[in-house]
Formats: sequence, structure tokens, C-alpha cells
Amino acid sequence: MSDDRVPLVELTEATKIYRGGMLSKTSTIALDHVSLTIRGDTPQVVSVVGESGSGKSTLASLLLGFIAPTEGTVRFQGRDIAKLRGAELGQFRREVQAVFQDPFSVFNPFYKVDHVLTVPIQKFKLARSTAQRQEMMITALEAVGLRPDETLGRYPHQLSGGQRQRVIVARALMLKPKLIIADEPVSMVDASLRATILESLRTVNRTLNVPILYITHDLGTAYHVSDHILVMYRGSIVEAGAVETVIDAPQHPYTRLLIDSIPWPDPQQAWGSERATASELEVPEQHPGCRFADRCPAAEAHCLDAPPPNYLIKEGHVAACYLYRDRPALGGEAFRQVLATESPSSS
Ligand SMILES: Nc1ncnc2c1ncn2[C@@H]1O[C@H](COP(=O)(O)OP(=O)(O)OP(=O)(O)O)[C@@H](O)[C@H]1O
Repeated sequence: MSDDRVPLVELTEATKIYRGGMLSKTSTIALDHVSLTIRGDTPQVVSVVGESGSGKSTLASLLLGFIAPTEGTVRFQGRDIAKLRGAELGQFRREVQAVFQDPFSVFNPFYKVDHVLTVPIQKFKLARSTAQRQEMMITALEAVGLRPDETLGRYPHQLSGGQRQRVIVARALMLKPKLIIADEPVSMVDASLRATILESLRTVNRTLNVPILYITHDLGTAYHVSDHILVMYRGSIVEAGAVETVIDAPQHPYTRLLIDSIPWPDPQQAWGSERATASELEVPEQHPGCRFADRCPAAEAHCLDAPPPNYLIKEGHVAACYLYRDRPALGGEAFRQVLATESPSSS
């Protein structure tokens, strides 16, 4: 039995360092002491946004248990996922479902699309009869807005990219997951199909109360589908809060840069490549302070001394920037609690 008081997911000071190979001495800090809570009792869509290389996919891989943190822990329903084995690991694999960027890679071109649905039904022994199996597939396909008679019995190439991706959402749905991690799920499909896929994820979130972590570099779609947003920059969460608050009143200079660089209202615009006009400050290549200092128009000498803590801008909204040093600084646990607060738009 799950206990609603135990957070669904708890990331505590998670750091991931990728070491270089045999011939390389370099290492990359892909995630730097990230703390995060996702609650199961108030299911939300939480977007993780940031430019390429900011650590979004590393965060997804940690939460899916594909990689282990170099430091810190990732807990699912109170259990350290690095220690799950046997039946517990199997249950975790069923309860945390992934929807990835490229739906085509999940399909075997020689099998009808039914195959991606029947395999998990058999693997997790979800149906007792062929009729029940068929009914499960039909219900799941309908839940994501697909017509079963136009989907089942076809080969992958006979479906559009958007339909294929919705089959993957249907598959995730059949397993009755407790969390869906969608890593760039619409970046490889036509703009015209993106809305339907995101809509199907939103329907799953709303009707089945499944929290969704939506990873994207596209601020436009994040704005439309999510309740909360986490903005990442070089391995750290630099701003977090309810999506309307963060987008309408961004506080961190990096978030402002990103929002200013989008030619709204085009939601397909990739973002993050623009450079801010940095301050006059001389920023050495190595320093222990804010990682955004070299691009930040507001950087001052003290920004280089130590990484900025998370300052509470207002209830449910935090930014890691010394511009707000007169506000309360939150430790890891308090920061996690802020992120776990119910958003006004969820009910
Ligand atoms: N397996 C790996 N080995 C070494 N370095 C890696 C590995 N995976 C990711 N990195 C590095 O870690 C950093 C974060 O990468 P990550 O893929 O998590 O970022 P991202 O925000 O998802 O980027 P994108 O939007 O381009 O997918 C990058 O500097 C990347 O080069």
C-alpha cells in the first residue's frame, strides 16, 4: 500500500558526474546537488526546461533508475531506487513509465503496432484472457484519442509520428503508472501533431491522476501543459514555481533571457541559444560562484564567491540568484517543500 504522506519521488542533493573515458581526464558535472520532490497525491505536470546540456535528460535517467547518482539519493515512495532488486525493481519499472523523443525506435517495423501493447500485458500479467487483453488495449487507445479500429492491425509505418507517439502514451497508461517521465516527447513530430500528443498526456494526468515530468527545451509547450516549471542551467535548478508565475514574472536573469529570446507566441521556437549582454565583470574561467555569472547582465563580484542559495521570492516561487539576497534563503529540504506545494491550477 502506498502512503500519501511519503512523497512519490524525492531527489536529495543528487549529483551526477560523468567521468571521461580511458583517454580523457575530463569530467562533466551534469547535475549539481539537485533536490526535488514530486507528490503523488496532487498530481501535476511539472516541466523541466533549460538549454541543451543543462542536465534535463540526466535528471530523467536518474529518476528512471537508468543511471545512479554520483552523490545523493533518488527515492521512489520512500525507497532508494539504487537498492531495488527483484520483484521490487519489477514493480518500479512498471510504476514509472517513460515516453521518449523518438517513438519510431520503440516499434519493431516487422510487427504490427499491437505488439508494443501486448508485450507489457504479457510481461506484467495484466490480462487473464485474450478478450480482456483486447479490451485493455482498446480502452488505452481511446483514452489517448486514437481510434482502435484505425490503429490495431497496422504496421508502425502506416501510422503518423503523432499516432505512434500516442500509442506509446497508451502503453504507458495500460500499466497504470504512478509517474510518467516524458523526455522531449514531441520534439520529433510535426508541429501540427504536438498539441494532440501533449493533450493526451494532459488527459492521462487529469483523468488518471498520474503526475508527469515533462522534459523539454521548448518553453511554449511547457507553458501550455504544465502546472509547475523548473528552469535548469548547467546542472542546477535556478528558478522554480507555478508556471504562470515563473513565465509571467521571471526572476532569475537566465529565465528572463530565455523568455525574452522567444518570439512569442511561436511555441515551436527552440530557445536558449541567445546570449545575454554580460556585465562588465571580469569572470575567470574557474570560480566557485554562480555558473551563470559569465553570461549574466546583473553579475557582481560577490556572485563569484559561492553558488547562490535558493531565495524565496514568494510562496511557491524560488530563484537561485543574489539579486534576492534580502529574501529568506532556503536549504535543500525547505526548497523541496516549496516545489511540493499544490499549484493553484490543480484541483
Ligand atoms: N553519457 C555521458 N557521458 C559523458 N557526458 C555526458 C553523458 N551524458 C550527458 N553528458 C553531459 O552531461 C551534460 C548534461 O547532459 P544532458 O543530456 O543531461 O543535458 P540536456 O539538458 O538533456 O541536453 P539536451 O537538451 O541537449 O538533450 C552535458 O554537458 C552532456 O554533454
